[in-house]
Amino acid sequence: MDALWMVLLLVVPALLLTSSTFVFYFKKCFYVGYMMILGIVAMPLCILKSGGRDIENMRIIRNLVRHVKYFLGLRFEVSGWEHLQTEGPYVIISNHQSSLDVLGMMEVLPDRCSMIAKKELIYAGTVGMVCWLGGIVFINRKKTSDAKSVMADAAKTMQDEKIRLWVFPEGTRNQKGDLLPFKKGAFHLAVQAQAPIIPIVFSSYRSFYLTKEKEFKSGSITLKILPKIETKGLTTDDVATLTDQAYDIMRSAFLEMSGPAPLLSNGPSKH
Ligand SMILES: CCCCC/C=C\C/C=C\CCCCCCCC(=O)SCCNC(=O)CCNC(=O)[C@H](O)C(C)(C)COP(=O)(O)OP(=O)(O)OC[C@H]1O[C@@H](n2cnc3c(N)ncnc32)[C@H](O)[C@@H]1OP(=O)(O)O
Ligand SMILES: CCCCCCCC/C=C\CCCCCCCC(=O)OC[C@@H](O)COP(=O)(O)O
Repeated sequence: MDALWMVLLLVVPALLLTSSTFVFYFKKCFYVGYMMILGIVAMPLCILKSGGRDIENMRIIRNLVRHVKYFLGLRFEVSGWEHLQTEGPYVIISNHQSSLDVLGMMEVLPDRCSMIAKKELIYAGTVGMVCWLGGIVFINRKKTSDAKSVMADAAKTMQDEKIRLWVFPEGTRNQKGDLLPFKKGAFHLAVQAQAPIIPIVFSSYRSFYLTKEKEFKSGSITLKILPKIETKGLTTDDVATLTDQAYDIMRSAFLEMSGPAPLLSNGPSKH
């Protein structure tokens, strides 16, 4: 009987830990569960500090989230810090590979900076509530006219309250080894707010995180903060060119940092 318990208590966990599929699901569940728990901690702190929804709550969220990388075996290396030393409002744009991007965002998140996110995120339990408390701007991606009007209001708030917003111009998560064509909302936002755009490129996760293959190993991520792109004096007519300019700069940096994309059936296209 004792021997049977020994097998159950030692051998079975040891076998499970050597299974990469088990480690993948374990780390994913841990990440979601732990973020939900951090959400429970963050909610009262945010309410006590600011009394409700306030961009200043992002400082609390940033401080609470920054240690999570250690549990998942992730390391971040950041270059180009000097490009974030910009006064006043700006729009940060970055590529979007996974919900793990939140950990990288919290490594570099400047003060008075929140995000644009899909409206469904508000229903993600305590994480959703914390996103609301942190001043995240929720958009309905299925209704462009609604999203445009929410973003126009956000542009005004950026100017009036001197805030920064982080947008994922790909509009969805993408692990294809190349950037998706950019949506235009981030660029309209920057032009409407007459605020510069600061691109940040996350290196590819494919050396340690593969969703199809169910692999989640330890790994290192490089975040490259690129020089700002000015928008002063630009108008709606310049948005398409601005979008192409940002896409080209970020794609070159992404491919340089991550190696060439794996072969795609049709190759990337711009818009
Ligand atoms: C301690 C606590 C722990 C717990 C909590 C932990 C962490 C919490 C904190 C932080 C977590 C935050 C995580 C946030 C991540 C969220 C990530 C996302 O949700 S990504 C998905 C949502 N984001 C986006 O979709 C942004 C990008 N999309 C766009 O910008 C789109 O353009 C759009 C506005 C949604 C519209 O979509 P559409 O498909 O119609 O896109 P097009 O770009 O093709 O546009 C069509 C047409 O409209 C014109 N257009 C677009 N936007 C505007 C605008 N703002 N104003 C005017 N016109 C606009 C565009 O030019 C096109 O017209 P045309 O072709 O003639 O040029
Ligand atoms: C309706 C639920 C929305 C999903 C959120 C699941 C809850 C995850 C819980 C903890 C993870 C911690 C931080 C979560 C923030 C991640 C936000 C995110 O990455 O959303 C995905 C969105 O960018 C694009 O969505 P799609 O790729 O188009 O789909």
